[in-house]
Amino acid sequence: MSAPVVVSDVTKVFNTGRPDAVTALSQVDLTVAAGEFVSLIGPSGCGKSTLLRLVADLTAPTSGTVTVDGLPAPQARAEHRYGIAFQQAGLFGWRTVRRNVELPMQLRRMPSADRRARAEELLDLVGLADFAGHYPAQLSGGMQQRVAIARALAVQPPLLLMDEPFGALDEMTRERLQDELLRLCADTTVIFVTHSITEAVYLSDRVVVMSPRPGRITAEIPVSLGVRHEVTRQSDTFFEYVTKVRRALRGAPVADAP
Ligand SMILES: Nc1ncnc2c1ncn2[C@@H]1O[C@H](COP(=O)(O)OP(=O)(O)OP(=O)(O)O)[C@@H](O)[C@H]1O
Repeated sequence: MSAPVVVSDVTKVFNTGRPDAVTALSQVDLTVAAGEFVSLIGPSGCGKSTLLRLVADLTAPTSGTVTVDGLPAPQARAEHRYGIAFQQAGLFGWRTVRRNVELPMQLRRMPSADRRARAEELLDLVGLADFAGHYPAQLSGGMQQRVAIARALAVQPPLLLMDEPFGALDEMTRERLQDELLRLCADTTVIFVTHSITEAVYLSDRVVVMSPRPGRITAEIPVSLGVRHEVTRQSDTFFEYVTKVRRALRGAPVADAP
């Protein structure tokens, strides 16, 4: 099950009417199809996180609308249609790693034996099986991020929102988790914020390029690389897409797909 997202003519102004007002997003339209994997990429401050937070209903648009699975974002949020993994891991310090991963399952009233088994499976997947009984403060930043990823995947949400979830990871772990993410999210709608061009190309069905002040979408690059595996990262077509995204980030017009 996956949920489409429609962002329609959205403008977001912070501190409206004050001298420090910031137009973070201006007239943004973005449609993400059910099951599509879309990455947002752009220079720091272009509004990627703001766009993701609007979809997550963590902030409201100044004008325009956001729907998830046809529902206004606040209603979709109330119905727990999201899985969220943001850059700051957002773990609960008083809960063990396992109990953090179990939380979304608990909210859905999953029986405790099932949620414990699922949490262990996910912690194994992110390489933290031995840390289930630890508290977040006892883990490194990258380990905390992996717990947040396991938690986001716990209930196979129809929509997964990820804001630089792999930012603090070493390259090998990062590549392994990219592959796992694709495997686990084959049928999930994903909106993924990253600063890495190669990561965006490897993961996405479409890369959305943004420009700053005010944040706008300046290019959308569909990526067709088929099923990803190790050789994909070394293929000529992969590098052609990387070049294309890099050019779009520099403001060059986007030509047809390679
Ligand atoms: N709560 C807030 N109050 C005021 N301004 C904000 C707030 N959140 C974001 N902004 C401003 O909105 C703009 C977009 O910020 P946002 O965090 O969305 O950018 P970003 O593209 O995600 O950046 P980065 O890549 O550095 O994470 C920035 O100019 C930022 O200063």
